[in-house]
Amino acid sequence: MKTRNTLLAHAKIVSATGVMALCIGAGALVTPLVSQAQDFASTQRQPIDSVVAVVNEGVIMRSELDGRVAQIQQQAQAQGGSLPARSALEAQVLERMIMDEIQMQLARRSGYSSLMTQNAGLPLLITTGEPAGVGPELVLMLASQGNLPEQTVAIGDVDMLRQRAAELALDVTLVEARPGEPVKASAGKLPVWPVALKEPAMPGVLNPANAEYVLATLELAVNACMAGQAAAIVTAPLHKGVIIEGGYPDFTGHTEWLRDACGVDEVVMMLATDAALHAQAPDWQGSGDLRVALVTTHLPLRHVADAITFDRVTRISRLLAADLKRQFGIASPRIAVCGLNPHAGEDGHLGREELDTIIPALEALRADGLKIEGPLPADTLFTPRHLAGVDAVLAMYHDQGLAVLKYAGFGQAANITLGLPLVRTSVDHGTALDLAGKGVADPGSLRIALSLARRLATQRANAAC
Ligand SMILES: NC(=O)C1=CN([C@@H]2O[C@H](COP(=O)(O)OP(=O)(O)OC[C@H]3O[C@@H](n4cnc5c(N)ncnc54)[C@H](O)[C@@H]3O)[C@@H](O)[C@H]2O)C=CC1
Ligand SMILES: NCC(=O)COP(=O)(O)O
Repeated sequence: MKTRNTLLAHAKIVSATGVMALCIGAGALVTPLVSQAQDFASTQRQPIDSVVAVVNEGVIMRSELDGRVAQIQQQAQAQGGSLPARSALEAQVLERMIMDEIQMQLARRSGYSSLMTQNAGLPLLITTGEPAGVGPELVLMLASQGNLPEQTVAIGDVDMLRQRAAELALDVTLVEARPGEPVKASAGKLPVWPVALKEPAMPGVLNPANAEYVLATLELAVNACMAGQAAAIVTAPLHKGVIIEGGYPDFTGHTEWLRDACGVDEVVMMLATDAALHAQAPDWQGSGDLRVALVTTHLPLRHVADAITFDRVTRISRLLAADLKRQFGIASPRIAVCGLNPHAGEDGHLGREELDTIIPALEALRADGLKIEGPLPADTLFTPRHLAGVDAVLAMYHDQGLAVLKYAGFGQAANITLGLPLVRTSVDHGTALDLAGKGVADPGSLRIALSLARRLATQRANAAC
């Protein structure tokens, strides 16, 4: 599969009406289009628009580039940030647009060619999560709208799902199935692998007795994936507190539970909004692509600083770089790393973690060839100039990274666990107990998580071929 670097290696620079245009693997295609624009100019006719880059079978128009540059300038102005000179900014933005176009083309190709990949025919599993939360109804909503991929199976209590569908007047027929049996979801039809609740569930009312049930749905999904009976797992939200109260005091979330269930030493939590995903969500209103990974996940804030060690920063960074390559096809990912303290520690005056731990860790990573920048002050790292060309941001703790990510695209982002031997994606939100049972929660993130899971499973299968 072609990746960022192999594609960019074929980049050719041409001059098109004073704008740098990159043509990727399609030099022959660009010439007539550019000269057509120049012909227009030479005969005094005003071109309505012009092509600034040809990306395989796609093109990027001058108006699109101008629009994106204007958007970034507006954002920078609103945030009081500075930007490089217009020509440098255009070049950066154009490269980013080319990468987005390549990703979308790859995603489209992966989608279309999925029948030819190893996981063709294998279902995507959705664990329906906390039965008192919004997870069950979001799955039912997508099923009733016909917005689930064909080979999708939900895992959960069939009576609870049936009752929730009836309460919300969602027209869905549940079809019980077993691992290994062929399944076909369609508008109004949802295959389910059954797992029985311990006690009846009421929307909005947590019951620790059902903690075991929630974990049983996960266990079934992991076993099926590991046995080659499923392509990927997509998790609806669970409630960490009620799992802990239900007898699992060390439980910190799906991410670490999956790490242990799969027998790996380390995983990384990354949330992403992504151009290729936005293409599948026509109502996308967010402000741009962003991938944010975390050095620490669900820790009380007072424990965070102690958890930022040289070993942890280097292990998480290496795993992030490796999985951006393996799962996202980015050959040489660029990672920007946040500092922990205000102003990245202000040379040690506002905390020593940068000097003592993060800087030495990043130097070691750079010496190993990783493209890694920082530590940068976290408040300004998330601005267009610093994000340009960055493939992922590594934040030191949960709210440092996820507050920004959710501001950029809540409801249109997905959570991905990196470092697992299987593909796992999830929604960008929690159990939303305040909305449960009302049928008003937004299923956007679940759609994104499903699309991404299929894409990642295909990418992995293709990479393994
Ligand atoms: N993937 C997972 O399993 C996740 C689980 N959680 C867990 O969920 C529980 C509740 O966490 P909170 O921090 O309260 O976050 P939350 O995401 O459940 O709720 C925060 C706010 O977002 C709103 N919201 C959430 N999902 C929405 C949707 N689909 N459509 C519209 N509005 C939505 C809620 O109504 C609420 O106002 C906790 O136990 C937390 O650990 C949180 C995030 C992810
Ligand atoms: N804030 C993200 C979150 O809570 C998801 O955690 P996990 O259950 O996916 O580990």
